[in-house]
Amino acid sequence: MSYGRTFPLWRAAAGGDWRAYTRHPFVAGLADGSLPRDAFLHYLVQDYLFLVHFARAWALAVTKADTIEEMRTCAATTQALIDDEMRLHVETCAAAGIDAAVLQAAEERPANLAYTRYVLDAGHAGDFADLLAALAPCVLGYGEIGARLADEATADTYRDWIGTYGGADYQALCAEVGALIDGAVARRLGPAPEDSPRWPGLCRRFATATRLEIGFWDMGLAP
Ligand SMILES: Cc1ncc(CO)c(N)n1
Repeated sequence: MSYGRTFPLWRAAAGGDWRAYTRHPFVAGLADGSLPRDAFLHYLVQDYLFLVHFARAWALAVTKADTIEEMRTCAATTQALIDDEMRLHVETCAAAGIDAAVLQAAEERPANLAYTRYVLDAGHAGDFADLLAALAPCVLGYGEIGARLADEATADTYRDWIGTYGGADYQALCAEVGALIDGAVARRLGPAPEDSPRWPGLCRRFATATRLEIGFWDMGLAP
């Protein structure tokens, strides 16, 4: 799974942290069904709150975009988060007796707070490329995990989660975001982005967000 040409370069620059994120014990527990249900529901409530702020960050990207095409992809991603991805959270939680009001009133864990506000700040302090570098590990990491688990999962306990991220709609979104990143980086850093003085900073943003993803899974295992 590559999702464009920039993503594999950023992923490689994140080194072992990428593997620690995408092969986290929480992910292994989704794949073989061994993840305790209370940990999963706790994670899902936190992830609902995460997605609220994540959608805000994609909406910020609309305001940071330079072209109509960039705006369109960011607006479509914001909508997909709110209308498609969050459905998994709302419906799974409702089936477990956690209604929308409880979801919305839940308190954010520090690991959650740190991650979403880091992404938002990347957008506020930086430009469109900075924001995309901070958003990329979330969108594309879950795409990579979902695609792998759709192939490898040995239990169907968490099939709804795996189906959401491994499914055609989410995978198409990842391809679109990968292309958005390639275009945005070429437009702002030039035809050889790796040689731009901005490149290390973007790699750093991606790597920081990757570490925050590891922290999010860790948080998920501690209901
Ligand atoms: C923590 C986290 N990262 C990425 C995604 C994918 O959108 C998600 N739902 N939650």
